[in-house]
Amino acid sequence: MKDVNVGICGLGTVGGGTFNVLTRNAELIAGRAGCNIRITRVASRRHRDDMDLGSVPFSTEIFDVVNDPSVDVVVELIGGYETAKELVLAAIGNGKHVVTANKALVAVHGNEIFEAAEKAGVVVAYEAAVAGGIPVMKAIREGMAANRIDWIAGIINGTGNYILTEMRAGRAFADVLKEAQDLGYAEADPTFDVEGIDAAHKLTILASAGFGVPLQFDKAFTEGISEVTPYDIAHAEQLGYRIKHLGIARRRDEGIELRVHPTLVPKSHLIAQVDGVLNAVLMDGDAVGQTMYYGPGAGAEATASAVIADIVDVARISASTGALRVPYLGFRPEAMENLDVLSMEEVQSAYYLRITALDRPGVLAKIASILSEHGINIESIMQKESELKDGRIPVIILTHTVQERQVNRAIEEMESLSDIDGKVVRIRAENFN
Ligand SMILES: NC(=O)C1=CN([C@@H]2O[C@H](COP(=O)(O)OP(=O)(O)OC[C@H]3O[C@@H](n4cnc5c(N)ncnc54)[C@H](O)[C@@H]3O)[C@@H](O)[C@H]2O)C=CC1
Ligand SMILES: N[C@@H](CC=O)C(=O)O
Ligand code: NA
Repeated sequence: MKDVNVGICGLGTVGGGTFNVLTRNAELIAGRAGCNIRITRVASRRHRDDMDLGSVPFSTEIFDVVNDPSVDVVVELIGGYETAKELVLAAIGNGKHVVTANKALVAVHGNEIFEAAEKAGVVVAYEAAVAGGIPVMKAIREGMAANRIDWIAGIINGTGNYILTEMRAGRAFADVLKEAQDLGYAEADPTFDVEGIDAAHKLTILASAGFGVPLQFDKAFTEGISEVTPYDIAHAEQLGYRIKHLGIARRRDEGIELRVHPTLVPKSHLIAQVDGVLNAVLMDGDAVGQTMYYGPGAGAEATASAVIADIVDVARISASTGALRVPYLGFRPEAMENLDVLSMEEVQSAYYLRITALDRPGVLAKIASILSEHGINIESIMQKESELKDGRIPVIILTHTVQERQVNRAIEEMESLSDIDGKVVRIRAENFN
């Protein structure tokens, strides 16, 4: 059996998991790949005392891996934008295949990297970059090839979902974030997780592969979970909804919606049951209907599972013809469309609104009249008499689906009323129709 030599750059959570699983399951993996996958180099800033690398040479210089002529596949697991880009382009320049788990890299520099790889006749594989261990890129690029995909919605950040799940059980945001960091789920800079940047990276990639549009991370709307309060989590539950942090991409005639934000989802929907570090991606294809992909979105060996699946794909190619099997974003470059990303004002959604009203006669009527003037139908309304405090009373409204522009104008008007105190809290809601 032929040998395919792999060099790992970055021996952190995912690098360590990849080394361990590749070593532990070497024989089984070789049986599937049809070649021996050998780790012949590892480079990372620091040696890990908790790992035994056996006879595999270790260095602190990642470019040693890229410049080693015996390495066939460079596995980029350092994270970040610029050095990772330099490393991957250098590997491509040296005729090596690349496997990466780096969604920031793919979402921001993917168009350039894929073009370089295409020219060089090598493969850049990135299954682990989206929804960790779930083989969702394989599903979307290969399994969904027959379909026009109309929308994709997913819980695509494990850390954020872990935090929201534990907050529902009464735990404090900061404690849970610390735990997610200790478990190796969070990004090096955890604001990427809590402010939705990481989810926006992944959504950008999913939308491109789903709709056949170039990667355009800079146009994604990004709102994280840092403003979600236990109060709104509890009240959404009372309305029959759960707050999840979703990435939503929808193809419309006018363009595409590309947005990441906390979202109310019906408690009865499967996606509402996805808790902890688990991720789920739901997509709607015109032929198959709705399908959902579920599993661990982060963690050492769960992510390594996706990294190694890519190594196996690439090794099969490396060991035989060198032909590229699947286009990078599922579509041939000449078949990609330049659909515009719509502004948030043009997005269509339902809304949960929490208004702090002064306890005066006629306030509810004024709120209802503003909503009606802006063409917003109310699905349900709750006035929390039991929470009347200092003459203020919370009013919680769930609307039907409307254009975000209408809701923005209605909120502006409500906030200008002397009967309304402070800002109106707004969380988008989805029923997946
Ligand atoms: N942790 C997880 O569950 C998941 C992580 N990812 C992605 O995988 C990649 C790696 O993530 P983790 O393993 O969690 O990060 P990590 O921080 O645990 O590991 C990165 C390793 O690379 C090394 N490194 C970084 N820059 C370097 C440089 N210039 N030279 C030498 N060594 C360098 C660091 O010292 C560290 O050991 C990131 O792109 C991340 O977004 C993707 C899916 C899940
Ligand atoms: N920090 C990310 C890791 C996987 O992509 C997450 O929490 O989902
Ligand atoms: Na994946």
